[in-house]
Amino acid sequence: MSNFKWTFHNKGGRRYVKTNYDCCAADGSMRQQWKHAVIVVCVIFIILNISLYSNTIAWSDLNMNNIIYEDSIKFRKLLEQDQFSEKFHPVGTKRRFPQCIIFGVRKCGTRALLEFIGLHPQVQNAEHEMHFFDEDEKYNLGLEWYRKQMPYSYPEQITVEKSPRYFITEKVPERISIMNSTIKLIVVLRNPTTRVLSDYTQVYYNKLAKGVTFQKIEELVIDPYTGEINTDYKAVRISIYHHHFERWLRVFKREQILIVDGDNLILDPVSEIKHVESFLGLEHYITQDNFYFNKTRGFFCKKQGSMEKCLGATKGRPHPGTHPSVIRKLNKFFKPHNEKLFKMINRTFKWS
Ligand SMILES: Nc1ncnc2c1ncn2[C@@H]1O[C@H](COP(=O)(O)OS(=O)(=O)O)[C@@H](OP(=O)(O)O)[C@H]1O
Repeated sequence: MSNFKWTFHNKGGRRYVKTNYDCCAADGSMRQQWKHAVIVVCVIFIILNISLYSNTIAWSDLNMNNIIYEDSIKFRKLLEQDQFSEKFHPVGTKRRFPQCIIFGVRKCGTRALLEFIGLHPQVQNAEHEMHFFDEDEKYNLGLEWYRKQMPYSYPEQITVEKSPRYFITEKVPERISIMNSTIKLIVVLRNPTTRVLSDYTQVYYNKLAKGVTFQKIEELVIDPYTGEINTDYKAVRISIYHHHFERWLRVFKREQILIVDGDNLILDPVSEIKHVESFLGLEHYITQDNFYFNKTRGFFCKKQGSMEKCLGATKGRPHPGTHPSVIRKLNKFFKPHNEKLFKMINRTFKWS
């Protein structure tokens, strides 16, 4: 280094700076140092790239659950960017097909169930409803596409996805069975009359947000000509549970399907979650400490360490007032259908 010199000289009226770098080759020491530095930088660069591409960088401080439930919007966005998450995910995790699907029923508490079971460290939830088996455009993308929509999970974890419309869509049981005929399935059922009111409420608020006036529930539920229940109203048809359930039992064994009591899930989430843990073969982990009752919302919300989270504002909205005679008619209408379901599933509910 001591041989290194700066020299200034003029050429054509301009000042130039020159070093005696070349002359250092005379003893070779300077060039050797540069060479070593370049080689070291190249080696580090290559190792770094190999590590990134083979996902061997240990993000040991990033616990998988923290990533999924991390409330930081910035980080969530990064995770959602396929490119990013394909390269950066915790060591030993992969995207796997769901081993459990919550297949319905709409407005029976499917989101609450998914969020609550997701508190278990051995469960990874698909954040969004996939609608893979009920939407032909998605189904035609193939099973590999579906797998790639799943969250990263460790080998001992169970991936769960929920799409309530699976329950009522004809082709779905068969399609799921083609993927995995021994898959575990969960369905949440709620008093069918309450479900109709909840279904109506959802559409009512959607229309309200768009500034569209919506028919009164009585006008939809009651056939104006006969005065009887209008079975053309979709919300009513969905609540005739045995019609849909029958299709599932044609494809899957009864033992493969766990029925969660959606009414009890509201009142006592821990007891319902315990059934789910047993069904999935998981240790009992979720306790009363994972919940607190939010008086403003009128529902239980989840708690994990310092994180407290209620379901979104679209869950648990007050239902528009309905004339008691309509409720009575709905209860009467569903009674024989409920009886058929109870026989079919070998279980009863106090629904009317
Ligand atoms: N803990 C908690 N917090 C809020 N809401 C709860 C909870 N547990 C169950 N529920 C009930 O879930 C109902 C919505 O059901 P889904 O999640 O299946 O609806 S959806 O089909 O996904 O739109 C929703 O129905 P509505 O009350 O009619 O909004 C709730 O009653």
